Amino acid sequence: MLALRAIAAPVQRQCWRAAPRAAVTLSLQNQRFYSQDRVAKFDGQKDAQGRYTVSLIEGDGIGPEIAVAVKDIFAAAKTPIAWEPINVDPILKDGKTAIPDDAIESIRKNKIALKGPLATPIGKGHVSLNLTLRRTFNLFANLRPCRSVAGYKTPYDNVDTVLIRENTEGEYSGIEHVVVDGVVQSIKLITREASERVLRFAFQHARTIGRKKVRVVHKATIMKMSDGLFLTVGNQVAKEFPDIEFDAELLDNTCLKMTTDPVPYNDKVLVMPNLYGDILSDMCAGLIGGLGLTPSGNIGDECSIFEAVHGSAPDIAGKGLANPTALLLSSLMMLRHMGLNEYAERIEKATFDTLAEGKALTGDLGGKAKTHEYAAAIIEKL
Ligand SMILES: NC(=O)C1=CN([C@@H]2O[C@H](COP(=O)(O)OP(=O)(O)OC[C@H]3O[C@@H](n4cnc5c(N)ncnc54)[C@H](O)[C@@H]3O)[C@@H](O)[C@H]2O)C=CC1
Ligand SMILES: O=C(O)CCC(=O)C(=O)O
Ligand SMILES: [Mg+2]
Repeated sequence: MLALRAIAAPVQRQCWRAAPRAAVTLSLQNQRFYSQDRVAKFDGQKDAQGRYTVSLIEGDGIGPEIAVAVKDIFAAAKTPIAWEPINVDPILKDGKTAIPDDAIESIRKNKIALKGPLATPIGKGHVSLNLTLRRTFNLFANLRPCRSVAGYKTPYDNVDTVLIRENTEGEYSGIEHVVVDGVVQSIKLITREASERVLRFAFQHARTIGRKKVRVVHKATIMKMSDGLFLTVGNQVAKEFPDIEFDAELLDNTCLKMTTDPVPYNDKVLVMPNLYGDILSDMCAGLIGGLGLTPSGNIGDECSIFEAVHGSAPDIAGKGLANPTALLLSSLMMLRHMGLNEYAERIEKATFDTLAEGKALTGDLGGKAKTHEYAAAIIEKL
């Protein structure tokens, strides 16, 4: 069941940014906590001290700053995790962008990784390492939940969307070529196999979190064959889950309706091809206060990699301004995936209490705190 935890005091939400924090009655009654359920099988091994080893990719831009915050908070909470830092600077293998063998070995061994953002050059340059990691480990589902933060006022109070993005193909297949000078083609690859496994994951996840509806978001009106196949497979997989309602919606309409009123999406799991999920998940982040707040998990059968929805934020990198909440919530999804729920709950409560209190918010949320000051405020509440 989706964990909607009620905490004693009544809710009073702060007015949009400008309201004086002192006037806010703190309350988390309506805070929607992230699911306590595991998202897939995890069978990593503990070491002699009872710790799991997690591969850590700190990433580019703000990555190292937010990774330090997560490591400090985990250490303060005495979380039984040993970090194994890995380097994923791209190498070329058979002329293609690849992840160094050591890094692949680490993730295969540990079956789990936490990842900071990795920047991708525009135009010429290496293929996205984010996509390369997802393809290398066959991380077929990208789970991106997005929930309003109690005490942080936005135009909508009760956003609670769950979006699942196909993570290995679609518009991100990277198959592009020049037909003749001035004419290029980019292939949107959709296969029955990849569609089926992500759609099945969506139905299973809906069951796990207690949602009764799965909706495919698509443009099969235009991409009749590719999105058409995704939708057809959706209809077929739906027959295996008679307890879950299934329907479909055109992507443009979804954007309109979600930004007009996101609440009708709170009882659904949305599942869609790669690019749509990429864009829609940033849009959802905008509904709750921005990319500093939204976590994600790249889920595979053998291993999983957890990361924020956001990128390397070059505009604020190196200034101590980044909000580490998105990576922190991703790390809590990771802990739950590993069955370390009690640690996740403790850190999550300290995080949401800190956000609701509003004394140590980072700049993206209208505050003045540096990344480490916000992390220290969470640690104080642990
Ligand atoms: N999964 C990944 O590693 C991703 C990597 N990228 C890469 O990141 C680079 C930068 O991409 P952008 O388009 O600038 O998107 P971005 O997500 O890095 O930043 C967009 C905006 O959100 C803000 N922002 C993002 N995360 C924040 C945080 N934690 N705290 C406060 N503000 C935050 C940034 O300052 C910026 O104004 C590109 O090279 C892109 O390819 C982009 C998205 C995901
Ligand atoms: O790999 C990239 O550069 C961008 C990936 C991205 O936007 C995402 O995963 O949401
Ligand atoms: Mg994106």
